[in-house]
Amino acid sequence: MTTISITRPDDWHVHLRDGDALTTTVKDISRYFGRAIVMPNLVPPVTNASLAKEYHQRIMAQSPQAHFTPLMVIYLTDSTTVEDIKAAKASGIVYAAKLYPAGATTNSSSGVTKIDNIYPVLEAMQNIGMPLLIHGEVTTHDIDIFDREHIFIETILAPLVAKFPDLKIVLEHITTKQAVDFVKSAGRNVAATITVHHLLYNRNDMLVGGIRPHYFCLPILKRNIHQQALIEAATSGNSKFFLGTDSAPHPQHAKESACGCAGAYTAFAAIELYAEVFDQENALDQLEAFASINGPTFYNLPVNTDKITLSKKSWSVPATMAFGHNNVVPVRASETIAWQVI
Ligand SMILES: NC(=O)N[C@@H](CC(=O)O)C(=O)O
Ligand SMILES: [Zn+2]
Ligand SMILES: [Zn+2]
Repeated sequence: MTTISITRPDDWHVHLRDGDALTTTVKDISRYFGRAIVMPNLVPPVTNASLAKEYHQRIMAQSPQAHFTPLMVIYLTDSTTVEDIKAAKASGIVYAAKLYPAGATTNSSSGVTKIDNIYPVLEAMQNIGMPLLIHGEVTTHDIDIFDREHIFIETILAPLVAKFPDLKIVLEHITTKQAVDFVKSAGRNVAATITVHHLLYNRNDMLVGGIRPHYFCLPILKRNIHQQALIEAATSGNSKFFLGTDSAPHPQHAKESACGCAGAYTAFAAIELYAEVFDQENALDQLEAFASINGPTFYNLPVNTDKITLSKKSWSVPATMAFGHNNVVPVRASETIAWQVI
């Protein structure tokens, strides 16, 4: 039986939700992850340091494992101020600010309507070294859903990087070859997270033989040439790419619906699924850099000092899992996962 030990990993993009859903999400994310960047797209969104502190307390009230620290994020709106950024930095619990183009994804209606509206805020973030996390998709109706990421890169991100050359930027949950190429060619201040579902699946998995709503997430799964580019980037050892699950649970009824929500639940077995991808690529020796080293290095945080061990031993994923007073259908429901954390 194959086993590997790696430095304790961190998740640089996760949705823990709120209320009784926290019972499930905090237990799952803290099982072996050391830290997690916690997305602020609650209803209402986490737009300032005091809301982030309250959310942090609700997470900690779930008694996560002692090795776990949630890293909070504030949600940028058209009315975020420079003072909000300074207060976030001073809070000691906020590590980044998130740009959701208004209407781009789940709970993004309070997002930024025009990037120029937040230039003073971005200037302040650049000065204090606070990373800007971006959901990188344009939102206008005329742009095809499969083109929304690469058109965002051309029309919004490239000019933004040129205007704020020292701003730390994480292009979140990248899904295209164009995103991989852009991040590779940009300066050291530009990095990207990659989800495990975008490494494991492409749009055929979602659409061939019937529509599978549990594979629907944003940015949407692309064709397999993009999947291959993501696999190559994640397993290459390039320090610009790191682990961000974008684990985004929704109740089963909200996914299996005439208008189903976007998001896939992976946090219950994230490193196990990433290990499958790296194993298939004969790149298990690169898993630690991607999962445990590149993220903290980009965020200027120390690398975790302890280790976790994975064993190549198949196990069965249940059809559903409890999610507050609802159920969630996880990725790989009723199928098997080849690795487990021991
Ligand atoms: N990724 C998703 O499909 N959904 C996320 C939002 C996001 O990260 O864009 C969610 O909050 O449900
Ligand atoms: Zn997003
Ligand atoms: Zn997300």
